[in-house]
Amino acid sequence: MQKLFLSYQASAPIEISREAESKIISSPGFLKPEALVRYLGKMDSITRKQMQAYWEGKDEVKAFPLAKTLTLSLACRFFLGSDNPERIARLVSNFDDVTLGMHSIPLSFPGTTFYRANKAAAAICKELGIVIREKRARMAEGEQAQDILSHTILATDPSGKHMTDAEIAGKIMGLLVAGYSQVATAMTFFMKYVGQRPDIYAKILSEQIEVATAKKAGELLDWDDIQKMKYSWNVIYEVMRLTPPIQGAFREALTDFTYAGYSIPKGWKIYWTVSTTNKNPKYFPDPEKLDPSRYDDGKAFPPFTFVPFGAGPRMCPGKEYARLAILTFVHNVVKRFKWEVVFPEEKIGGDMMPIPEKGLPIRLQSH
Ligand code: HEM
Repeated sequence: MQKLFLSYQASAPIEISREAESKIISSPGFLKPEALVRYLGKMDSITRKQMQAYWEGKDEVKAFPLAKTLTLSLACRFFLGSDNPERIARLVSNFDDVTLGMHSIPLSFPGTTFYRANKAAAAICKELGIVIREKRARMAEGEQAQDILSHTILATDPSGKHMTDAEIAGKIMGLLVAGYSQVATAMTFFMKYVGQRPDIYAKILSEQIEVATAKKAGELLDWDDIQKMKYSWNVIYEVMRLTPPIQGAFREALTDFTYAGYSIPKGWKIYWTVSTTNKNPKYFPDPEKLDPSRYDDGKAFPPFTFVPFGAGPRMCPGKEYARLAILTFVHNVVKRFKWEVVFPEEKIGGDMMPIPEKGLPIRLQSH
């Protein structure tokens, strides 16, 4: 298979690979704003509980593993309808191996990343098999379909056939992989960049305090609160522009075409990259600078120039879910703490996914 790496600006016809996950999550409208409004209070309460359990009272924490535990807990709650902490802990390490394996050379023998990923995927599918059986039993007793898993169990193909447990486990695993690590990466790099920019931290804090003071004691975040977090979201946009949680995706050329002097034959796989697209100095002057004012007053960029969530018909369907999860995290962390990054020069590893090698230790100072 031939591959070419390009920015997204290529305007040639490109075919879209079929991914069942996106159909599953879009069909019952789980990730549409109307449905997400209902999740928000629960998202806030899970985030608060995790802050109390793992962050409060500590002088130093590692942001990356804690962000992963949080995002997997949210994904398990909303996709599987499960809150079991032991199950979540077992899944975290396996998901990390799967995510690494997705971006590795597909050589499967003991010792390779791909081999570890296959073993981890089998372990996750086994665990999900138990979750599916438990869910089927509860549904048989009358539990309403409230999460993506129950809707997937009920879904049928055009001939009326239901999916097997193994098929459901495979699809839910794809969704969990898509929905968990990218959100955790964005949260982690928010901690990294903002921990080194007290000026930006001060502005976020003032926005979040304004949201918090307008609420009664103990009241959970709602949709209107999220809409007020404009500056915080602009900062997240910059964080994802500088360190994209996903580096890019493949498309397939439907016809022969020429781009920047290269001839691309029909059938070639094209890898378009988020980072080169989002650092084009034509649209992002001084592209390495973290500058949230680029998005002031809702400034929109021309199509296909700012693509942290992709673009076109295969744009990430989890964008709004990610926005809620990340802003809920920002609200909770900024309201409680000021922080310092312990190793400002910490190496960022990971070929296709940015991974802080020490887990991004940060020093916390409670307000
Ligand atoms: C900060 C968080 C996230 C980022 C930066 C991100 C980014 C992306 C990008 C760049 C793509 C490729 C889009 C394209 O090919 O044009 C994508 C696809 C996808 N994302 Fe996300 N994503 C995030 C969160 C999520 C979440 C929370 C979910 C699920 C709940 C999700 C589910 C998916 C799925 C299923 C696809 C494949 C869509 C398709 O091919 O039709 N993502 N995402």
